[in-house]
Amino acid sequence: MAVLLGFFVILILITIWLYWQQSYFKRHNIPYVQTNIFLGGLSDSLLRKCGFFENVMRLYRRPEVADVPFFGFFIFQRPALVIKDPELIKRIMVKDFNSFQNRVTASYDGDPLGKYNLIFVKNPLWKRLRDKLTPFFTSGKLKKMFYIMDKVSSDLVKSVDAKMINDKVEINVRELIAAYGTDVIASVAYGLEAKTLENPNSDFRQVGRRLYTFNFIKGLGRFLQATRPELAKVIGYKRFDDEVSGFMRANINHVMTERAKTGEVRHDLIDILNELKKMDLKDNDGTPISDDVLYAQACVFFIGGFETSSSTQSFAMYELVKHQDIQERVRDEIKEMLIKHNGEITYEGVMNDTPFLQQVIIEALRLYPIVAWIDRECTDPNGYSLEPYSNFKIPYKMQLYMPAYPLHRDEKLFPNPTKFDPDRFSPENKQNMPACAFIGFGAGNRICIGERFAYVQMKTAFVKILKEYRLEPSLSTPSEIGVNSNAAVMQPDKPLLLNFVRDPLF
Ligand code: HEM
Repeated sequence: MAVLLGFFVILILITIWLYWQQSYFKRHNIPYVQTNIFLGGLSDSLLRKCGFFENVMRLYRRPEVADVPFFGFFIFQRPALVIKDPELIKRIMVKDFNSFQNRVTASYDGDPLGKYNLIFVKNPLWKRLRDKLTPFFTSGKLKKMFYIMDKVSSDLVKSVDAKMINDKVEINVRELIAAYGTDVIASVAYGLEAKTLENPNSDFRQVGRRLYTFNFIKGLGRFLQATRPELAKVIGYKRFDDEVSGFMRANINHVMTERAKTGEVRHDLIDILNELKKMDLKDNDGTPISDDVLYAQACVFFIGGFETSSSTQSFAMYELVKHQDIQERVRDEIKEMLIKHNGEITYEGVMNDTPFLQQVIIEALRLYPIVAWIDRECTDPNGYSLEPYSNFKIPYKMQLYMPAYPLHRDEKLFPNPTKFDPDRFSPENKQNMPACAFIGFGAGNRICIGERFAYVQMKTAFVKILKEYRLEPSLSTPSEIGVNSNAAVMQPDKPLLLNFVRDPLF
């Protein structure tokens, strides 16, 4: 009897706590969406009623928060905010960065390549690493690496040519561009030849696939790592499992040791890692850290640079197939650029003389942003005042979400939002776009470090491909595509099969 009574008392206390917790936003006079009392606002994707991107879209489009600059929701029982107003997004990501220095997403000691990579790592260690890695991404450095991208994109064209029958071939562009991306990363970042364009099952490609294939348990782990990292630790989820960690450690260590032995300087990532090795790097709690902090930076290319560029480029190619007039404009621009540069494909030509191609890529990223939202946590121990929007003070550690996917498809910010229209990003039209309405690469001090790198990689491949081929629909090209409902990052729900038709510009 006493046990039963105790059980009921606990049940009543939990219920009271749940209701008290659920009244958080009401008590603070903040607009909010009422969601599943146990799972919170992401219950639809957790219960597999829809994909994660769709879940974020549904939250954003709830009628009760239609015209508000921000609103509250719950992740399980933890209150969090979605920021809708681009001006407020700018304040949080750019102007008042000091109050929001970290992402929510984090890992723990048992997953060191996850914990210490630039994407997950917390300030102040983040700042030391970012300062050290930034020189790798300057135009000067990228210009020096251009010959590698040029070579790998020539391999890409060769691999397409080898498959042609009667000047035509149907290709799954995601696979093709993923192979290209893998070979670029292996070569530019690690000084290794992965040869994925020759062998689609190269070791590096298998690592890439492993990092982006999720079963239920891995998907849940990834979800928790991004929303409640302390729970991901409880279930032992690692962003880099032991096999992938072992592969990365062995390869990077081998190249670093060889480089140190020969004293060769290539101004690449390996040189930067060797410099980092000499620094007295400490964890944020002052404890010394192992060489894993170096390997973690090398891994950044895989989790930050690989799927992102492959996805964006494949979606852009798909849109060019659907919009042949836009493809013609891009091909004309490439032709002009090549004439200006005496038929040579140069860094300057690719980066400075193909502005419309750049608009095409940005517009693809608007429609298909790589992440559904971008996260930050409040790092100001005194909280952050939301005046004049509200008299609410964001408490220390509260989680904030900048909803890239719904924002990019918001009619008020991008009229006729589902239309693929690269002219939205022409210099004239861009002036009228609110800052932070487009956040495809993020914004502020933690903006994507690899943005320029990604443009060189994608644009070089585009120039090489469109110089030789026209992209056309095949019988299997999907007429519409949506977001793969199992994916945590943007992936199409159908294979992107397109025809490459030989049609050289010269
Ligand atoms: C089309 C390609 C890419 C897209 C769409 C993309 C997108 C993003 C986004 C949305 C963020 C979050 C920014 C924020 O929180 O404000 C980010 C961060 C990051 N990206 Fe990229 N990215 C791309 C390519 C790359 C490449 C090639 C690298 C190369 C290593 C890279 C490395 C990173 C890193 C390290 C961060 C974390 C930066 C920090 O916290 O300091 N990304 N990226």
